[in-house]
Formats: sequence, structure tokens, C-alpha cells
Amino acid sequence: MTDTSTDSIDLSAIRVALIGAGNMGGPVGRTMLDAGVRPENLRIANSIPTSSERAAEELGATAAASRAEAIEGADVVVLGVKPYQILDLVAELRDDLPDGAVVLSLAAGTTLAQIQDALPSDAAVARAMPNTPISVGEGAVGLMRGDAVSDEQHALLHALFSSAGVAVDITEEQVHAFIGTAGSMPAFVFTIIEAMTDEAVRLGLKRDLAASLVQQTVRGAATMLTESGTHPAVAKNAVSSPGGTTVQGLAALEREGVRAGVAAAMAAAADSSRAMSRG
Ligand SMILES: NC(=O)C1=CN([C@@H]2O[C@H](COP(=O)(O)OP(=O)(O)OC[C@H]3O[C@@H](n4cnc5c(N)ncnc54)[C@H](O)[C@@H]3O)[C@@H](O)[C@H]2O)C=CC1
Ligand SMILES: O=C(O)[C@@H]1CCC=N1
Repeated sequence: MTDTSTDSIDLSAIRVALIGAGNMGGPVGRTMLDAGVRPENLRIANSIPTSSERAAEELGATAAASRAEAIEGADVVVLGVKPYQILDLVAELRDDLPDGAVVLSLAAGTTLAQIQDALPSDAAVARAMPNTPISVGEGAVGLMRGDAVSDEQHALLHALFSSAGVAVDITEEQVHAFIGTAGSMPAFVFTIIEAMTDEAVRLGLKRDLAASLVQQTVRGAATMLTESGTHPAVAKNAVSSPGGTTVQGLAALEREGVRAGVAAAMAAAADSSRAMSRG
């Protein structure tokens, strides 16, 4: 996985079409606006005009009257629809794609080759695997580059995700692990945070205090590891006094199989991505 410098790229004249601005396409649009795309240059087409208008209003972007209008003159065409819809959408857009546009799919489980096969052979196709925390600039994006993507287009894609958090190049083989580790991971973390908050309430704390303590502690623990580079096991030992409260809690955690449960969730997401890619 590699990082790319995007310091010198001016996004103010770049035109982006966002086809499908839902739970993931919406945050992708927002991160591109944050990176410097002008609101009038980010055109949104959802399945129906009222949905396009609502999404455009929420993001502070521009609603297009149709998918064809959205992609007219676009430098980048982002496809934010569900995996089962994407190849039909590509077939629909094929004849109207502007020369020199990059098609950027967000879909899990649809390969570059499948999208490329539905387009002219010289079409530039890329994939991005984002996660929802890009909506607060703390997400992760894995970028996969098709053969026809030029160095300039590749740098442009990195620039568009420069406000997302972390954006790295990955291979299509790595995307399965990336989904387990980043794409699907927010849902696992949200579930664990929900469980911790519910238990804090059962232990007697008011829900708003419970929620803020859990979120502060999860955020603080992650920031500590990031800033210090400390191994998690070393950080864990520093919380654990001999015969104290933490070791009792850790023993219960291991007895309940939390480590195995987390690993199983990540493996299931990765396996599902691999199975989807096989068709
Ligand atoms: N939700 C997530 O955390 C992540 C999702 N993805 C990928 O992002 C893609 C979208 O997923 P979500 O945003 O969760 O789904 P969603 O259902 O929230 O959004 C899909 C959007 O596409 C629109 N749409 C459907 N058909 C359309 C068409 N023919 N033309 C224009 N717009 C159309 C819908 O109106 C909706 O706004 C999927 O392919 C998924 O694999 C990737 C990484 C993370
Ligand atoms: O559940 C899904 O299919 C998408 C892909 C990665 C995260 N959510």
C-alpha cells in the first residue's frame, strides 16, 4: 500500500459526477468538496430527481436533472450504487461518457475487469473502497487503479480523497482484507461501542454520560497508539495492576471469546468480498 503526494493539484476546475449519493456516495461527495471541488462542479444524480435534489442540498452540491446531464463534461464519474446495480448503470452510461473521464466505482465485489468489460477498452476505470468515517475526515480509502488510468488521473483521484483521512493504493487482491479492516470495520466498532454503552448504563451511569465516556475512551486509546507507536499489548499491560480490576476484566474478555469474535467478523467480511468478486 502506498501514499501519493497531492500537494500541487488544483481541484477548483475539476468536474465530478456522483451517480448514487447514499450512505457512502454522500460522504465521498462531501470529502471531494472539502478537498476543493466547487459545489457547482459536483453534480449528483440519484435514482429519482427529488432524491438527487435532497442529496445535493444536504451536501451543498448541485442536482443534475438526469444521469446523462450529470456526466456531461465530467473529469471523474463516481458510481455510488449497490454492487448488483453497477454493471447495468455502466452499460447505460457507456455511450455518454466524456473523453478522458475516469470512472470510479465504490462497489464492493465488482472487479475492475468486470467494469472494464462493459466499457470501451481504452476507458479509464478505478475503484475506491472507502469507509463512512471519511465523513469526518477520519476515514480510510483503498484506491485500485485500472490499466488505462494515467499518472495524472491517478494523482487526481488521490487529490480528491486528500481530506478523507488516509488514502492508499491497494491491489484488488488486498481489497478483501481492506474491507474486513476498514470498509466494513466501522459497523463492527459501532456494535462494540453500543455494547459498551449499554453495559455502562446497566452499571448505573446515565446514557449520555455513558456514551461520552465510551466514545472518549475509544478515541483516546486509538489516538494514544497512533501518537506513541506503542504496541497494543504494551499499552494494555500498563493499565493492568497485579491482582487489580483490569486483569479481572481482561480474563473475562478472553473467556467470552472477544478476540475470536472480532477475527471472525473481519474474516467473514473479507470472505464475502472475495465470493462477490467471483460472481
Ligand atoms: N455503506 C458503506 O459503508 C460502504 C459502501 N460501499 C459501496 O458503496 C456503494 C453504495 O452503498 P451505500 O451508499 O451503502 O448504498 P445506499 O443504498 O445508501 O446508496 C445507493 C444510492 O444509489 C442511488 N441509486 C440507485 N440506483 C441508481 C441509479 N440507477 N442511478 C442513480 N442513483 C441510483 C440510490 O438512490 C441511493 O442514493 C455499494 O456499492 C457499496 O458496496 C463501499 C464501502 C463502504
Ligand atoms: O456492506 C457492504 O457491502 C459495504 C462494503 C464495505 C462496507 N459496506
